[in-house]
Amino acid sequence: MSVRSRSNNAEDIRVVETFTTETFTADIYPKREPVILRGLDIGECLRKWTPSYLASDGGTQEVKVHVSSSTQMDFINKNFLYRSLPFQEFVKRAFEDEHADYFIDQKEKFYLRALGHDPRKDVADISVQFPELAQDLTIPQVFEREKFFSSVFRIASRGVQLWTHYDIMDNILIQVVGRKKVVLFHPNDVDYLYLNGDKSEVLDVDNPDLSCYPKFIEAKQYRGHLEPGDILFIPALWFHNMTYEDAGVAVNVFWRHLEDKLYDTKDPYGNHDLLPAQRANQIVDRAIKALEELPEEYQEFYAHRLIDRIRHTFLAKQT
Ligand SMILES: O=C(O)CCC(=O)C(=O)O
Ligand SMILES: [Fe+2]
Repeated sequence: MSVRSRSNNAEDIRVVETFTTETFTADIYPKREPVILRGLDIGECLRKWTPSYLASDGGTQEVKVHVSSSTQMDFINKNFLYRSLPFQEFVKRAFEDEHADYFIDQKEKFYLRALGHDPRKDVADISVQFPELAQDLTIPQVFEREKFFSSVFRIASRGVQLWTHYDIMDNILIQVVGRKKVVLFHPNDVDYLYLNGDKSEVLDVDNPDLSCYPKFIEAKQYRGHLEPGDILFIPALWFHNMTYEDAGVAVNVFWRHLEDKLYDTKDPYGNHDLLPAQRANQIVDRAIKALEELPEEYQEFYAHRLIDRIRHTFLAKQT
């Protein structure tokens, strides 16, 4: 197993400026690595989506947003509140650095991940929830239409850093307003990321606390900057961490690239593990219960043997 040193532990995400659907399908997509697609036509939104236009065209519907006094929102320790605001009021606040009306303090930060009308059942789809604004956005055809799953508005205040997480679907993140710093990690670096569910405990990827997270240094960072108009292809399972260098607006589009039967149908966010992975997890729960019936020295012995079987079957390629 190669242990990576700090010096070769970061790489720039490839930027592709001469995009055609054919090259995407033939050369880019099969590699399953992130790329930044630059210079594509994403529609009128690039010119039109000023805060005041968004506020007037996005309407008065209520949106549920994250509010925090910290730029580094922490999903595990929940250092934010959920609050509802009319969309136009939310946009106004997301684009100002100091607020006259506030929930926590004058400099609080906002983050919106748009939801479906009924968040328990409906997926987010900007053409349904924000039909006027959706007309301004052209989603590049990098996947077959029937594979479409959801399109999600992402709007945040300047400085917000979104926790590192993975999603289970292929995804394009279309950056419309503001610049964004993106740091991605390969799925096979999962052991270095200190996961809690689908999220990493390491919030500050630039200055990680290595006394708590010593293995984080082994995780290779794929780094990039998105400008308005850029599209980041995030293959399923690639971890991503986003920092809003400016107040920003993006739309990401998830699609199902695998057989339908693998996906959990009760998953409006599109982030439940694939059904066989869920089943495997439940079986591990049962295996742990079974091992607990043994005396301690046997528990440890059989734990090693089970881990070894799994390692041999699936991880032999990496060692
Ligand atoms: O840019 C963001 O706010 C987060 C994007 C994200 O997590 C995604 O596209 O899956
Ligand atoms: Fe994501």
